[in-house]
Amino acid sequence: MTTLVGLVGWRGMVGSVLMDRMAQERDFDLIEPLFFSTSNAGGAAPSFAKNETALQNAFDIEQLKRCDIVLTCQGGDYTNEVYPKLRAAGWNGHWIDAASSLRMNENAVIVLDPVNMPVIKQALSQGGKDWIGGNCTVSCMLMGVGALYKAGLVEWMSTQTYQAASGGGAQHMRELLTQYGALNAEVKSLLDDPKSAILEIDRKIIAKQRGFSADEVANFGVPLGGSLIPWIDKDLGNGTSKEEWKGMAETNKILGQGEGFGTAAVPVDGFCVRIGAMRCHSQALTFKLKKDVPLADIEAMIAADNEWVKVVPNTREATIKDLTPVAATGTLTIPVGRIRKMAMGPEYVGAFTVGDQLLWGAAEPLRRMLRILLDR
Ligand SMILES: NC(=O)C1=CN([C@@H]2O[C@H](COP(=O)(O)OP(=O)(O)OC[C@H]3O[C@@H](n4cnc5c(N)ncnc54)[C@H](OP(=O)(O)O)[C@@H]3O)[C@@H](O)[C@H]2O)C=CC1
Ligand SMILES: N[C@@H](CC(=O)OP(=O)(O)O)C(=O)O
Repeated sequence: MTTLVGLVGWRGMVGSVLMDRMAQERDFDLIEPLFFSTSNAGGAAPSFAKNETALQNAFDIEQLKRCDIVLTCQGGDYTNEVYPKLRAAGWNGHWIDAASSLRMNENAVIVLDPVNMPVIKQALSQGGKDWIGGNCTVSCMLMGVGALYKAGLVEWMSTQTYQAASGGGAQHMRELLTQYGALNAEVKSLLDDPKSAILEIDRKIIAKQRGFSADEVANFGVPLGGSLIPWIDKDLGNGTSKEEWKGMAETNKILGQGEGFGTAAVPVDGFCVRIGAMRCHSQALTFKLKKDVPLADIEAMIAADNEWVKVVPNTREATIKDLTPVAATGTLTIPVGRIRKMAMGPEYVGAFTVGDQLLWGAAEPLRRMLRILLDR
């Protein structure tokens, strides 16, 4: 019998990327999709639908209970409302989720199979049913440098992130571009005149940024175009942002180590910064390794770890061509470059990595978890 897969959040930004990837990989050939909506129950399901062509109400527990697997990209509020009711109603299916709500639950696995297939298999053998996508920054980082963790080489890691507007959602991307447009318009005539004074342009730009209306900064709260925001997600009240906290908590949980696994966690810490990129998160990493490993060996380990990682030679030419959000956007490739020993000593290694936060950072690990369940 074909597996009935409930799809929730399929028309959102993450969901749309997921639908594209499922179509590319012909995942729909293997399932009977049942499309849900929080806003348009009874409307027409998208063209991927087969026998079930009407949208179901995403809050209808009876309809959700029919599904062998529910895959949701609808967001944390939806998960918090529906998941407990569905389980309380006796549903024993597989729940695959992009939202962070359930990530740290004891029974939930953070899925990133090229990195933690053993953890996924172990949970499957023990009857695991909750499969949650990781934080985009953490997933992209581990796709790039997971090899060093798998080899047990990392004593600690510090990460400084450069996170794209898309991490906040579609409205944040629109706001960024609107701000860029408003800034350009402010100085257009001066830009068109090659003899105009650059400091006059600069003065007008900062005045415009500081004078943005509440509407112009409705999503980020402050200007992002032509600036940056060194705080992402909630304030934990201890000097750390929630995004920064996820770095250590999720990295260790994905790898099946640390709290809950009875082993020591690898310390991971740093600063998470929003920048004016569209949908690729970048990060500068500093590792303290447990021993001095030759650079060539480190590069070889990283390159051999999975089929998506690509080591970029540490030259100016290769770096500016291949190690940028513009190069990585819309691809599954995870470039890792700037790999070098740091001045602090031979065990200190630096690297820089970039990843499309809607692909490896969100949709792709979920799609692959669906395939793991279907292929069993
Ligand atoms: N954005 C990101 O980078 C990441 C997001 N996530 C998780 O995924 C969740 C969803 O994120 P994201 O895809 O950005 O959210 P979106 O806001 O793009 O979509 C969420 C839902 O909003 C509804 N919606 C209302 N208006 C529109 C519209 N004009 N176009 C499309 N959908 C609309 C849809 O529900 P309906 O069809 O029922 O009306 C849709 O499923 C997040 O809450 C988060 O938990 C995880 C990792 C990264
Ligand atoms: N917080 C991330 C995006 C995201 O959705 O993260 P999480 O899945 O951990 O809530 C960002 O803003 O870039």
